[in-house]
Amino acid sequence: MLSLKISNVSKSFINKQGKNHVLYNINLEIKSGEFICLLGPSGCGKSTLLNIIAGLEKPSEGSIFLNGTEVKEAGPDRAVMFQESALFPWLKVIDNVEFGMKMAGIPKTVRREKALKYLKMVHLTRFQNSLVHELSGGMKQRVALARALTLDSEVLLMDEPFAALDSQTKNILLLELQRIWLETKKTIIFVTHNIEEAVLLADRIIVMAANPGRIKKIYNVQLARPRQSGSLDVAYIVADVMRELKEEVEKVAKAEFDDDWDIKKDAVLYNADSNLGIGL
Ligand SMILES: Nc1ncnc2c1ncn2[C@@H]1O[C@H](COP(=O)(O)OP(=O)(O)OP(=O)(O)O)[C@@H](O)[C@H]1O
Repeated sequence: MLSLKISNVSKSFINKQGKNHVLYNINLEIKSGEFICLLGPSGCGKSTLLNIIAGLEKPSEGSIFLNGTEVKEAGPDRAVMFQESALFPWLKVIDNVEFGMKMAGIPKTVRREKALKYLKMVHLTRFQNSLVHELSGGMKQRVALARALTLDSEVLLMDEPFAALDSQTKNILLLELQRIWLETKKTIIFVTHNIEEAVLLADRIIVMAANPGRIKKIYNVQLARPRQSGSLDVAYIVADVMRELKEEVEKVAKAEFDDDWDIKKDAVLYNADSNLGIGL
């Protein structure tokens, strides 16, 4: 059984204006097999927290404990997937999926078998010999997901992996990810500023507030899966979270725009795809 504990984590960066307190005293225990969404407006430190869990950034204070051991660096027990697929465009799909395993010295036959298993899981077997530049954005993210899955890590860390996709492709991948999570029983931490995305995916939504980034509220989402974008039960919870976040979203919008900019009543909140903090 996996245990992942975020203990008193704070993070600040030094910039020209002085110290930028990005995260303040984050505490969270994540259960084995849980689907966690980190939700919050732009700049509240979601990516920074994910990078600290990944071991790509160091906390200024506090620690991450994975199965009782303090995380000091990146490791194969935590696969990471970013907004951009970061695939090698000159390699075939199958070679991209095998790349991490090749670096880890896994023999050819074993890695081929595993690569094919996960390409099947993301429904891309037919494209195994295609070059990455021939694929659409959604297909690239599925290749990146297959590559991340080959690591067999207990934890999968995902930083807005579908944010750059059109909404139809995104909806398909949101369904696919729910299926893959149910099949693989991984512990997933998924960063998003999109409320509906969080409601569709999460067991628990960790709502973060900005300046400094901190946990504002935790929602348990107990809807049955698969959850469908636009369905009534999902929309109900989305509206509830939106009400909760109204103040936060407006605070960020005010900080990011000139003083003469006027927030039209509720315009920030009730946009069609329930995004927070971008496209304002
Ligand atoms: N390496 C870094 N050096 C200096 N400042 C940084 C660094 N990484 C992040 N920051 C700052 O930390 C703050 C939080 O950034 P972060 O990317 O974690 O937020 P976020 O909630 O993921 O936002 P977004 O949704 O816009 O990606 C921002 O003010 C950012 O400028």
